[in-house]
Amino acid sequence: MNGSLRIDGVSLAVAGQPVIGPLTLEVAPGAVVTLMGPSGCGKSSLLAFISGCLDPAFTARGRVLLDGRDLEGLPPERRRVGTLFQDDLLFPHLSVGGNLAFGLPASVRGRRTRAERVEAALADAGLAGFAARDPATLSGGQRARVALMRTLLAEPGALLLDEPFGKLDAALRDQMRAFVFARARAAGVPTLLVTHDAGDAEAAGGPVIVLESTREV
Ligand SMILES: Nc1ncnc2c1ncn2[C@@H]1O[C@H](COP(=O)(O)OP(=O)(O)OP(=O)(O)O)[C@@H](O)[C@H]1O
Repeated sequence: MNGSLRIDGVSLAVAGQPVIGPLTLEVAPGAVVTLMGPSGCGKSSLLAFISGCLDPAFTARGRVLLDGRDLEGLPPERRRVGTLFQDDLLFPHLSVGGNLAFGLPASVRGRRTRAERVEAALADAGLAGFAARDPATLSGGQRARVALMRTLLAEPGALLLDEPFGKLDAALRDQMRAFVFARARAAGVPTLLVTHDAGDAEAAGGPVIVLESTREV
């Protein structure tokens, strides 16, 4: 059972200029909250701060709590925060199954158990029997589904989606929206979506927060 993701008075600045915040919000397990706002208003930087990957050029205030635990000082790999980007590339030197197995936590032991988890994830993504395939032989939509399943297999406590559908054509985008939000809900993870696309926000079905630019451009 997952807990909620709480952003508590977070503000970011770079070179002495405020970028975003202070922002306070809470995402319940299985809920999707959408962040929209003009280019450069700090959406991606906020996600980087949550995942522990913010460029050190930034200064940050405020706290991020996952299931009540303050993430400050924890390295990215110990935060249990999964991120999916628009350009989420699969490892080209690994098979589709190898890419998925990479997402599995080390605590899932045993070759057979790991292979079963990978097969179940592929079946869930409508890709049963694809484990041995070279990722280069997949369509864009199939690759996107594998990338999402790899992120979910890591059993993240929170999911961050940064323009995850930006590069997909209209038909595929509809399909992927339905797929991603259904999986996020089924996994019961609090999900934060960053997008420019009002259709994404509508498909997400949750609250939408519209940010303003705090910087002169
Ligand atoms: N490493 C950095 N050093 C200095 N400034 C940076 C750095 N990274 C980002 N910025 C600045 O911080 C601001 C926020 O950038 P960010 O990428 O978070 O915006 P965004 O809202 O995600 O934009 P977009 O919608 O275009 O992706 C921008 O003004 C950007 O120029």
